[in-house]
Amino acid sequence: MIQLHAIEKLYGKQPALQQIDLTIPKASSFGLVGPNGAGKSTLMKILVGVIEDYKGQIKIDSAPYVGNQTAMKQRIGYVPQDICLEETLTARDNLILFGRLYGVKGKKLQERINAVLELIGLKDREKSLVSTFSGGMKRRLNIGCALLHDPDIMILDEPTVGVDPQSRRAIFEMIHSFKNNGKTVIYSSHYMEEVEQLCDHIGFIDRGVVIEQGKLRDVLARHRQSSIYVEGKGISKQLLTGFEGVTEHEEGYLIESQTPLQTLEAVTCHLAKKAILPARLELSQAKLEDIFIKLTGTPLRDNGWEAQQ
Ligand SMILES: Nc1ncnc2c1ncn2[C@@H]1O[C@H](COP(=O)(O)OP(=O)(O)OP(=O)(O)O)[C@@H](O)[C@H]1O
Repeated sequence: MIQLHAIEKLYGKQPALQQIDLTIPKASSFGLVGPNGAGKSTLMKILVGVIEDYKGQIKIDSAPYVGNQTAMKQRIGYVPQDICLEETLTARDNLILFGRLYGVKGKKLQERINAVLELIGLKDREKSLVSTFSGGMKRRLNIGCALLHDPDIMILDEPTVGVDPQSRRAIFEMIHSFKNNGKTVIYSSHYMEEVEQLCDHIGFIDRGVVIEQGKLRDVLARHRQSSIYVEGKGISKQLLTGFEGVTEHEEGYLIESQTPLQTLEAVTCHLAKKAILPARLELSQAKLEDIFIKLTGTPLRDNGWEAQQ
């Protein structure tokens, strides 16, 4: 388990992180979610020891993190937001370079490189120069470089920005297999759909402050507001006056409800009594992104995840 307590970081006089308390359970896939500039990268850099001038305490499996960072760093694989590869070398030579940086040598290094090449799906391109790779292939190799020392904690800072759908799928499979082997994944993103798909725990961060955290399903249950959407000829706000929380939406109306199935039944009966057949009558649930916006008033992304597909 990773525990962060009262973490604070200033850039000059500007606070980037304020009183961060986070618990990341062992063998979880933890999504650190927030808009651009929220503080995700700063927090990750603190965790991997790139940033050392911060306040607060970190514990990994109850042991204080500061003081024995070298030993701890051996347990962490870090994939930074910016791709860090030597373009004039082949994929295998890049892996050799990074393996040595992590202190992996000899037969062990060759074994790890073969395993990692399989995992990242680049075995058939191991002898190609990185300069000939697509953005997605470079991302996968970048992730592979962080896995050579066989860490049990993997920290990935927005690893799917600008990658093709095939590489995104490969990255997701890699993360699943890492987690299925009992390892911990910390994954930052401002793409909510990815986080809902990949992570079992989340932390919302906004303007350097953690505003919500916990099991994904508990966070959803705490904040998810269900609605009934109804649309059709003869359906008006006036017709729905007996229901609370009615708002206009698209071509029809949304009725907010804590008991959506009962409300759905009530709406069906009400319309049947008026002999109105709706064109659409459906249950709709707020997504993680809607919850984030509700909690902060801040949109999560500046461009759509779907736009990258
Ligand atoms: N080296 C730095 N010097 C000064 N300010 C910085 C530095 N790095 C980050 N910041 C500022 O700290 C805040 C948090 O930045 P950070 O990169 O941690 O956010 P982020 O959530 O990772 O954003 P993004 O999704 O855009 O990477 C931002 O206001 C940013 O401008």
